[in-house]
Amino acid sequence: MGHIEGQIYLASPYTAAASALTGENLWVNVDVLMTNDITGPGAIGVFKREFGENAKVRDREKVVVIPITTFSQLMNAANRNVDTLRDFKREQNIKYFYVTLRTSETSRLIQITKASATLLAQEGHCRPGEVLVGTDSHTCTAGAFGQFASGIGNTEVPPTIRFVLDGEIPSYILAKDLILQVIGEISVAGATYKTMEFVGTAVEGLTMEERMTLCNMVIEAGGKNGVIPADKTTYDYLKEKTTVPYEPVYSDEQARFLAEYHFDISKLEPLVAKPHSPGNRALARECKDVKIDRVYIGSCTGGKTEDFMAAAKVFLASGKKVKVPTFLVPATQKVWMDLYTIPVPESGGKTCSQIFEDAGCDTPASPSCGACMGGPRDTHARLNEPQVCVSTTNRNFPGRMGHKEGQIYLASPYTAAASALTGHVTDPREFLQ
Ligand SMILES: CC(C)[C@H](C(=O)O)[C@@H](O)C(=O)O
Repeated sequence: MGHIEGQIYLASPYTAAASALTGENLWVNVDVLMTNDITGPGAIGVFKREFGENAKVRDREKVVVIPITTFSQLMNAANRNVDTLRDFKREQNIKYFYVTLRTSETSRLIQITKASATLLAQEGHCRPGEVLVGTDSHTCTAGAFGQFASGIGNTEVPPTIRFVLDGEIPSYILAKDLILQVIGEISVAGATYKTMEFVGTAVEGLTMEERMTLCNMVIEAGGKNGVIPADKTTYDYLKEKTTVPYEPVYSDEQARFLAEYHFDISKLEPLVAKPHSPGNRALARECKDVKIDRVYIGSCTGGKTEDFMAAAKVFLASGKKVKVPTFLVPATQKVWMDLYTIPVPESGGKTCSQIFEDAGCDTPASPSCGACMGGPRDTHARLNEPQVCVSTTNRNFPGRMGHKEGQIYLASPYTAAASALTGHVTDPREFLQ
């Protein structure tokens, strides 16, 4: 990362050059480069090896460094990765380094981390028409802004598959259901190395956070990136986030698509992805006999403010208590604060945290990527036993959240909350009308 002239970066016909043909190699200016504490130290090593110990990043304002893992008492190596990032930040005078410190119960200083894909949007680094590369496969989340955003490493213009999602979105359906529907349709390899473009009236009606959920999981279909054309919803969101000028780009009349899929979203039912693949789609109601041990609401996919608001809505509507431990891991510090400050609509002024407490959920944890990726054994809410978990995260491969015999059902925050209330995989229509 850093020295962009050393490599050929991806561009899409969407963002880089209207005349580009799929399969062509292009040189493009990268607008934002992001790295984290899992893959960053390796990338920094390559940077130094290839460009020399004293090499400088080309533009200190374009590099964004985001530690994402929770502090571990058990694995010092994991904590040291953040030190490597901090050294690099100091040495290169990097402008954007998102870590805050707090004192733990044992009086040690620990780092407050966050899910990088969510933080990028929150801090205004996702802008239409720009190119973002990151050392995190879920960098693709930023496609929600009409940005070409991809995990780094490939060199050609990918062909585009277009997904037309039309129809009124039912009140019990969330963007997570939409992307599970798409991946279930095309499989986890269905968009390998392709751009996935989402259009249609259902997409136009989504909030920015919901658009982020849709683009976030294109990587689970093998996609190189996902993209949603920027519109008024995008511009309104960006008004408060950035003063950097941007120029949106759109597929034009000449754009050619490898394939086009159409879905009538008004008929969609709440979905899950059963173990052990995000493509293992099933109707939530078909899994009602699956007994579960816990629920996890968190990650860049399902740990945003609106995800928690959605879960709170289900708890509020039911007036019941959860039957299984229900863990809450906000994606960022701002999300964590929102849980304690923003009133949930039609709740008489209650915040999410109050509703979660009334429902008997676990207290919201410090923000991070948390147990979405398993992590060291002391990671909050990690599956340390072969348990069954309904989760708002993105991957349910064996061992993904810790124990290799754990079973993960990927679901929307509505379905996750409904399942917490019954102790079984549950269609949220049981509580929402
Ligand atoms: C944190 C990052 C290195 C990782 C990835 O790139 O796959 C993440 O996005 C994931 O979900 O596993």
